[in-house]
Amino acid sequence: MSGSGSVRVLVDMDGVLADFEGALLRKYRERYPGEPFIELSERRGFLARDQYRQISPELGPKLSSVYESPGFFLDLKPIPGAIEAMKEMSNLKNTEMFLCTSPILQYEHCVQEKFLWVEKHLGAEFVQRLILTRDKTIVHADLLIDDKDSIKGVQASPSWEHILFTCCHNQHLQLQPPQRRLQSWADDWRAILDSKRRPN
Ligand SMILES: Cc1cn([C@H]2C[C@H](O)[C@@H](COP(=O)(O)O)O2)c(=O)[nH]c1=O
Ligand SMILES: [Mg+2]
Repeated sequence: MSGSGSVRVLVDMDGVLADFEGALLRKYRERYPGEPFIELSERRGFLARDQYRQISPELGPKLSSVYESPGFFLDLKPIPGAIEAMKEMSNLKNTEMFLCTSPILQYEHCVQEKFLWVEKHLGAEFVQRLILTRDKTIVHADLLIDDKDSIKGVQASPSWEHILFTCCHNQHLQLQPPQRRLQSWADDWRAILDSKRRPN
């Protein structure tokens, strides 16, 4: 992997740097004020669309219409502490940090807006660190910080250790040791990075 003492970290965007779930609920309720909705404290499972479909099949497409709309991804608010953590992480010695995110399949607005979001909140130099992929298992790194509880792809044994970033949809999950969580950006992410550094 990275050289001795060095660590390479992949950081997810939606649910880790950008508040996808908060914006989705707020904009869904604005667009469909009469429809049932799920409080963030009641969210279960990575895909919000699947949980809404279980209430009623027509709610799935209504929910998707929200995050497929122009401006949705660009307008996402940063998760508290995320921007400061990324700037600090990118300045750490012996640390390679990349943003690694999966665009939705209706990519028309999402892909461009993810680049714009990074430039707007982190600055143009971070755009060079942005990796868009539907399969994170083929990206080589020591760590992947991601809110998705199960990350699968063609590589059955990815090189990275997945650190589960706490988000409304995964907060009730009991992790099996040695799986690790980062509760928020106020949690000790520096110690997690240090745990992967090999001695010089
Ligand atoms: C249907 C649905 C889609 N998403 C989207 C949001 C993101 O663009 C990707 C997840 O990307 P990540 O790199 O794994 O954060 O999927 C979602 O999060 N929830 C949904 O219900
Ligand atoms: Mg995510």
